[in-house]
Amino acid sequence: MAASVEIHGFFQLRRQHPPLAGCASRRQFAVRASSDSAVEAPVAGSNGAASERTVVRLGLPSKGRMAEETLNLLKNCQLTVRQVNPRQYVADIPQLSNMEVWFQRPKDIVRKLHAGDLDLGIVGLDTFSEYGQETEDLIIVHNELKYGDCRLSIAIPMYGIFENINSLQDLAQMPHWTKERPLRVATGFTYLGPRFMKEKGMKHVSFSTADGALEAAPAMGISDAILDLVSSGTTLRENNLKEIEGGVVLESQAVLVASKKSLIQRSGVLDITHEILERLEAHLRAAAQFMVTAHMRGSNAEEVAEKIHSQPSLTGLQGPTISPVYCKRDGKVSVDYYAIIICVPQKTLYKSVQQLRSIGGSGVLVSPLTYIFEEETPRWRDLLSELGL
Ligand SMILES: Nc1ncnc2c1ncn2[C@@H]1O[C@H](COP(=O)(O)OP(=O)(O)OP(=O)(O)O)[C@@H](O)[C@H]1O
Ligand SMILES: O=P(O)(O)OC[C@H]1O[C@H](OP(=O)(O)OP(=O)(O)O)[C@H](O)[C@@H]1O
Ligand SMILES: [Mg+2]
Repeated sequence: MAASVEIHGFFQLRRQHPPLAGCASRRQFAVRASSDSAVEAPVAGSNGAASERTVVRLGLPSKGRMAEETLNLLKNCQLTVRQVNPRQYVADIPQLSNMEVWFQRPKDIVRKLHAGDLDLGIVGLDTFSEYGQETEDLIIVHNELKYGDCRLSIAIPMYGIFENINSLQDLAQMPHWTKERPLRVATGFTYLGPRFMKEKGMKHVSFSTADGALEAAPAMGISDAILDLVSSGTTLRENNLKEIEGGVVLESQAVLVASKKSLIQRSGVLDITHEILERLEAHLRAAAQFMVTAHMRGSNAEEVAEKIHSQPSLTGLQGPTISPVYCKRDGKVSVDYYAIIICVPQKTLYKSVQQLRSIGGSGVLVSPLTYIFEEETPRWRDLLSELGL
């Protein structure tokens, strides 16, 4: 039988920050009063005017958990967003002329890219996938900006009929769900949710939409399960909910996205995208590496290179740079030591230092790296080929 996946009536759940007096935690939704913090962004333009526009537009999250980290990332790429007044929706980046920054809600960034009112944007992959709905025109330019990590995941109560249910398969096989009484899932992801359930062959599922504080829905009897973003899992735990095996719909993090039409047709968009991409790649690559310098004894540079290459954690990005150290002894200049420079992943720093010592390295200096520029960024090549350029 075909899966019956339906979107049912609407309900709105609202919550407020910070918690009310007497609330154990801001993540427990059952004891909250209602409020709403949604800010409607102004309409940035219209489709009709889009073709006349000559300035390039980048959409950034106006509020919420991604706003600050997005500005920090750009700052670390030497792209400072200059906002005259924090309540203004438009700003600029002095290093990128002919570009405006528009602060918008993440979902509006995706919608406005689609409408042609923005050319580029930074949002979570979850928002892009939900509101972009696999639109042909929208494209991911950088797929891992290394923040905003979370997953879109199904969660069910830990108690009652779900006590021994631990996987999507268990959930599907429960005899409770029928055409008349489907599994009710509350979610803000009403495109990705039904699509996932259909793909998994889940029968008898219905969806209802909600806007925040989803975790309260099962306890209120409004839904059986929820589909929401999870990061640390604290909100789920504090509301007696659990994730299930096979229930992750999407792994998400911040991404740089663009409209293909803008990239191809609007003058200046491709050049600005190239520059932003280069800066992002150079910074993100560097952020994961340390530069290590050390001294090593040896009779020639090749011998030192052999020793370094014999160690798995010392190969660096392209192999070591080795320079002779000229020492003066008894009035004579000679080379007994070599200075070596390598880049090592931050994760394996200590292992690398141990390996350096084991082959006679001394005076090990470790410094952070700011940028690593490659000859050409692989993502730029991928972008051009996807655009057919
Ligand atoms: N718990 C989390 N941990 C890490 N990243 C998260 C988490 N929740 C959301 N995100 C990421 O941050 C993005 C923005 O989330 P945020 O809650 O700020 O906005 P929103 O809920 O989409 O906005 P709005 O409530 O105005 O519609 C999400 O699309 C997701 O990519
Ligand atoms: O697994 P955790 O680390 O506990 O995070 C999960 C929570 O984070 C998100 O909400 P957010 O705090 O962004 O609030 P919102 O619903 O107002 O967007 C998400 O909707 C969950 O409720
Ligand atoms: Mg949120």
